[in-house]
Amino acid sequence: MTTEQPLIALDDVSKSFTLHLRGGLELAVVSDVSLAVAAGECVVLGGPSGAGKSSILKMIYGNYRADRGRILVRDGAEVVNVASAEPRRILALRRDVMGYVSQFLRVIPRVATLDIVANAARERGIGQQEAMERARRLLSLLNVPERLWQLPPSTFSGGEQQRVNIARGLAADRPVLLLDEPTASLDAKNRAVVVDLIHEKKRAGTAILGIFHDEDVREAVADRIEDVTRFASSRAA
Ligand SMILES: Nc1ncnc2c1ncn2[C@@H]1O[C@H](COP(=O)(O)OP(=O)(O)OP(=O)(O)O)[C@@H](O)[C@H]1O
Repeated sequence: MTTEQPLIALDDVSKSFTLHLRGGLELAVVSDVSLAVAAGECVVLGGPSGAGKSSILKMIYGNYRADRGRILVRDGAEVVNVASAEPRRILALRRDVMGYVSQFLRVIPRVATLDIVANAARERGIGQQEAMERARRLLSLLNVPERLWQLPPSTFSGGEQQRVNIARGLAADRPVLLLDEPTASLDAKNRAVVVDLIHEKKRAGTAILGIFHDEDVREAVADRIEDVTRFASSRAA
């Protein structure tokens, strides 16, 4: 598996923001980011707040546009450069290849929790029965009380919503997983569950790139920590 090409490869990627409300002021964030993540590997982005960790994940997912460089994501036999791909190609990558889990749950109102998680599995072609089984397993592992499963999560506590969000993000089997602080407001017990689930994904060959503020989680899941400060832009803002 290690001889294969990586599933994610960034090659000299740079990003700055132009602040139009501040007279076009340019805020340089990261320069020449080069890193790669192989199948079955979990690479963690480290560095202080504001270093550009989330911006890197958002560029890979196609939410932010890279100014320079290549963002290569492998889709089967094809390698797609997200930095220059058409929006339609990026949407197909999100459907088939890349999952993204942030710390916030955004869902369609009035859909029951169990269906939200099962529907996420169904998006990847998993049958209804198996999707429901996966949803039940993940929600119980993540200690979401069964009495809540038929309710929409809008009134759930912050931690409960985050656990539903993780269950939804992990329900499908996409080969690439981008995790943006998914454990931010979880207690130690649930953080440990997420660590186990990340190990399960790694064993299944998923390439994971993540940001974790909790040191215990970072240490438990990381094969490598990439300190983003080494990509700090030298240009002054
Ligand atoms: N959409 C945006 N418009 C303007 N500036 C932005 C935007 N997104 C991020 N930034 C700026 O880019 C810099 C890097 O932000 P980013 O969220 O990537 O950092 P981070 O390392 O993930 O921080 P944290 O650990 O606090 O989440 C910050 O100075 C931030 O203000």
